[in-house]
Amino acid sequence: MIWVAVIGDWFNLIFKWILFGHRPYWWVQETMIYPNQSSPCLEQFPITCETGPGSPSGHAMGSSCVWYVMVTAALSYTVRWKDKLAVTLHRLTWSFLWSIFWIIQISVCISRVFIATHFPHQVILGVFAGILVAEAFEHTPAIQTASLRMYIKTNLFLFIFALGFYLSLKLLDIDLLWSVPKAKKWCANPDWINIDTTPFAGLVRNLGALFGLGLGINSEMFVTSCKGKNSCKLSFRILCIAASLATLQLYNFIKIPTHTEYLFYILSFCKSAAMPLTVVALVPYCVHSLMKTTEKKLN
Ligand SMILES: O=P(O)(O)OC[C@H]1O[C@@H](O)[C@H](O)[C@@H](O)[C@@H]1O
Repeated sequence: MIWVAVIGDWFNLIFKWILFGHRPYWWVQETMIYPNQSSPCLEQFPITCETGPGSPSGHAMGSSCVWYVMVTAALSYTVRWKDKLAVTLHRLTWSFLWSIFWIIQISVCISRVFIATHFPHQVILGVFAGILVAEAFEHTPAIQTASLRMYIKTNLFLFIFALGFYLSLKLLDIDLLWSVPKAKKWCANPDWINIDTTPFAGLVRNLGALFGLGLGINSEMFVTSCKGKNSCKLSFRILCIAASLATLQLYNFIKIPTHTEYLFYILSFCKSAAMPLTVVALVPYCVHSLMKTTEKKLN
């Protein structure tokens, strides 16, 4: 799921850079199609002022690719059921899960359009692009066994390609960060401009998440805990889920200073790397050690 989210978001950045899509909240102010200053007044909200280009929608793309992975993964269990009742149950689950999938996607799309941050075609494009990325990964089983080297190579590729693309176009006098001044100019409240939403902030977050995942999955802590004998126990899994959710909430309290841009990027990378590392390696290892100690005491 993290692979799909990261690569999906990276493609979203590249598509945004290629498509040069405007966002409604600034477009209505600049377009010449409304005569005599009769442009409609679009209400803005604290989350309206996204600073990147608008097409395709990153939220729609992220949501559709991640949910697509979850739904297809869940359905791959029920498809193994063979008797007649099980087939009916599979069909019911199929309809239920895909209905949920589409309700979520439509809600995300409507909300992005409602807050004036996207045009309808941008969110629709986002949903289908996300499904495409997720479907491509269904046919890439190699990610399941990727080594740390592979994670680092992928990270370097994603970073060098995006930076190279940005710099090459800059040499041609095309500024891919053209949307940031527009956002700053037309956002109703300067406090709503968030550095988190700039194209490079997203890139750094994604690189951090993939690196943290690679580090976690290839660590001794992961092998000992998630590949050990406890890993199949329901109690181990439930404890891991609960502890991970609690720890992730704590990460939300860490606010990264935004006054120095480079420091922001470095800290943002570290925070994004720490999150999957915690969930994949640290938490399971702690739970595993705790269970081992308790078992010893009971014996
Ligand atoms: O394109 P949307 O739906 O406004 O989404 C923007 C978001 O898109 C994501 O892809 C980026 O990682 C975020 O940094 C950004 O805020």
